[in-house]
Amino acid sequence: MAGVPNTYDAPVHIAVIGGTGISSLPGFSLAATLDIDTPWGKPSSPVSIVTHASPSTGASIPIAFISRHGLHHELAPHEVKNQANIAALRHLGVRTIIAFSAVGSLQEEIRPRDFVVPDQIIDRTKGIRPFTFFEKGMVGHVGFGDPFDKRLAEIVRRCGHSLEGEGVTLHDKGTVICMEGPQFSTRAESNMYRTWGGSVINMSALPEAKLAREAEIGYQMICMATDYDCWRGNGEEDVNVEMVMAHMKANAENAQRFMAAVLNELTKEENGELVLAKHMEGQMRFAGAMTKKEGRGQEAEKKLQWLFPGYFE
Ligand SMILES: CSC[C@H]1O[C@H](OP(=O)(O)O)[C@H](O)[C@@H]1O
Ligand SMILES: Nc1ncnc2[nH]cnc12
Repeated sequence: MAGVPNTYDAPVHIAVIGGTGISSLPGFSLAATLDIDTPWGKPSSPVSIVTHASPSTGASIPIAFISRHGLHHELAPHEVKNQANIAALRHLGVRTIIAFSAVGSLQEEIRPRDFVVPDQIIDRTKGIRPFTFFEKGMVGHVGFGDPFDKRLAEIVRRCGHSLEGEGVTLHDKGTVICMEGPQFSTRAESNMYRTWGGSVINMSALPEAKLAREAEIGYQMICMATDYDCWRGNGEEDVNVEMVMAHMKANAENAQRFMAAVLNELTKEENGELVLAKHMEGQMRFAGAMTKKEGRGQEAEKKLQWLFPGYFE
């Protein structure tokens, strides 16, 4: 964009990944648009840096933003540049990601336009998406028992509840089924996911959440229900794109207010430690260095040195 700087020198600790229907962060002032090249290629979109005034100090805090499906929704779920997105954000200094996702509801009580702060994921992707930074001669294993960051989730829940009564309904927990897509589920699959305890379904929680964990970044997804998938049957309309977009559009203002409330909270001085994910710092120095020096793939090692300067010397 003309006149907007294409560099940003200070570290950025907080990022938002926007999903379907959220391709920008309106209402914030744009400080820079960055065209970042990572060893895993370019991110889904240029990285926008917007600023937000901290409610506790008044300081102007930078927030990075990536549009998961590209600026014009040109990337299908299996084409999203997950490795490059997460690598670019970590390289900028990001240690906290809030990710938005439009989801189908698998439970009657989660109604279209309700928000869910999930705490679990079931992986139904098909192994066709690049899903790790640790491969090709650099083996690493990281814990994923709780795929979301519990402390971030607490903050997000508090913010969501503070908007209740103003048109926001929030469910505190839930299991996301992350399917491959891009086609929606069959009715048999949708019913099976319900028997598994699935709360909502999307096509993008993974590998995004896994890569964030590998990159030592605290990650929480905020889901917004847009449909009841296809499990209701009996003349109820099955999910379709029009339905998803209509609910996203109708509830965009609530999604923005939710996001603003979360950013308000995360930019408070008292949350500085949490935002820096100090509890995760250094975990990959050991968990990501299983491969002895003499067995390492050189290219893989170089890529990881870009991501984690100083870890794998
Ligand atoms: C347009 S419906 C399917 C699409 O919507 C969700 O996108 P996102 O998670 O990026 O908000 C879902 O995961 C699918 O990619
Ligand atoms: N029913 C559904 N299945 C998968 N992803 C979705 N995103 C929104 N609704 C969805």
